[in-house]
Amino acid sequence: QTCRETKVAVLGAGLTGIEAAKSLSNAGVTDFLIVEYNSDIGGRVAHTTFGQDANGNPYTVELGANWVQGLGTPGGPQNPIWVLAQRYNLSNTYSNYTSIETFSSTGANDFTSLLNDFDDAYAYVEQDAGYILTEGLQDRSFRSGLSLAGWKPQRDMAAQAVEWWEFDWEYAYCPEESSQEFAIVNYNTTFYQFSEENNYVWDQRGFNTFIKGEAYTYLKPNDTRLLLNTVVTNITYSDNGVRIDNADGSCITAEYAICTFSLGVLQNDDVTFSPALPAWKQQGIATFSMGTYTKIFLQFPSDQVFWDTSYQFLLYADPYTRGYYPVWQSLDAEGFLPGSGILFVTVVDNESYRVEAQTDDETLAEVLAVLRLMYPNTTIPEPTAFFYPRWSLEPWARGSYSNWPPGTTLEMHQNLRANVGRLWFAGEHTSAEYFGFLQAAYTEGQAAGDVVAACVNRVYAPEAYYENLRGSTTPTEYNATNGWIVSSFLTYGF
Ligand SMILES: Cc1cc2nc3c(=O)[nH]c(=O)nc-3n(C[C@H](O)[C@H](O)[C@H](O)COP(=O)(O)OP(=O)(O)OC[C@H]3O[C@@H](n4cnc5c(N)ncnc54)[C@H](O)[C@@H]3O)c2cc1C
Repeated sequence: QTCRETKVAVLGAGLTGIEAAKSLSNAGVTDFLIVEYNSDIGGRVAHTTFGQDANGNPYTVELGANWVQGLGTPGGPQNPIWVLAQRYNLSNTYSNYTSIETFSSTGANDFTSLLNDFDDAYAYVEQDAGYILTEGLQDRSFRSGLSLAGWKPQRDMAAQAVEWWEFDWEYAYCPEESSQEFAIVNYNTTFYQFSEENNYVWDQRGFNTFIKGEAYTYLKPNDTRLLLNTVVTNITYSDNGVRIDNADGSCITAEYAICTFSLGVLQNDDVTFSPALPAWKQQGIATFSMGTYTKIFLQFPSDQVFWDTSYQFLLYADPYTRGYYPVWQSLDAEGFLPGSGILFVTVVDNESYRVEAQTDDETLAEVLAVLRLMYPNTTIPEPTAFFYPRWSLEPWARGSYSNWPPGTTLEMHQNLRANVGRLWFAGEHTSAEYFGFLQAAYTEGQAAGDVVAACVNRVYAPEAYYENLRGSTTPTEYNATNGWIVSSFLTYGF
């Protein structure tokens, strides 16, 4: 069979792939193909139409990425995603985390003072993480860090809800399953470097407008270099080139390729590699974690909205199960979609897998039962629309975003990043510092595009990898060779 030939195959048209191809294009490498499973650009920045407004027009809600996280301060570094959000005029509103009402199973119950207790413990965990990093010590779980700081929620379900709001809601994993050192690095490099603000994007064109905008700075309309609806099934790599085989029987041969498939896709063997990936690479892929974050949307008749729309957030502490429908967000609020009657609740990790396995009706019944506990003296109307995505079941995503498990070193992460032969890997999961965030995809896509463009132009610069791994990261290893691009001690945004 004759395969289509190209210099660089960019696998995936999420933010990483689009930025990688932009870097190639900027470096004068215009002979590339972008291969994408879905019918549109954007990957995990995905939206759907939901419910309808008073005129019968549907609303747009984001199923994946929703916030620009960390903006920037005057004179300080700007989050590149914030720069792009402004360039493409994305409608967004500051998320005010102090605009929160707390509930237990008997209704409204003010336990907001626990938020300060958690913050006190967190400050200790941060300092301790800095010590681990600068002294090259053994990492530990975020749970151990919190316990050592005196935060021990145990069976206090209000404290568990506060911990979930402060931690699981961001990392999509519980503190037991997360690294103390790298969770703190991840927070600092975004929120202390840029700023502590999170802006919620509610643009009715969809958040992916900025990724499309980026793509069409170098693609022409109907550009034949963008292959949508094309499912890669096998990647054959060597030191001489890469061959991509697709589900439709077509194939591509390339001098180089950049694989931007998610960690979940790599872990689930949705795509096979020939030859099998080396042991060090397989270890890197198997060791890191892919979290799942599920937003469950409800629309109620706009004249029967029963919650206090002056709050942005509602936090529910279930008496039995940690993480059981804990964080609710009202879009029926000034600055969002007033009059929409839209409320959504988020679950992560095991609760996500549980609701993904249920029918919509089963989940709706649970969600309404929780609302009846939160508002005991109120008649909760039937929602007019209900929807949630099942991220871990999507064969092109297999989860929402990556997380760093406890006790896993920077060398192990570098094995996740490193190339094999002429096949490069990039994605939010390959960012040692911004992992999970859009800025991870942006920086890693550009970096991979730059290095592959240099290769095409005959400056071959393979990534470092490690056959034998040790138990901790030495202070001198926090350098660009291992994907460490910015100090985690910056405080511009503080
Ligand atoms: C629910 C959720 C909430 C999030 N919230 C935020 C947030 O608020 N703020 C934030 O900064 N980040 C958030 N993120 C993370 C952010 O969306 C990701 O970091 C980013 O979009 C990852 O981009 P990527 O290009 O690395 O991967 P992807 O977007 O996954 O791109 C990879 C592309 O590869 C394609 N692909 C996969 N398999 C194949 C195949 N076999 N053949 C061909 N193509 C294939 C996929 O379709 C996809 O388009 C969230 C993500 C989710 C899912």
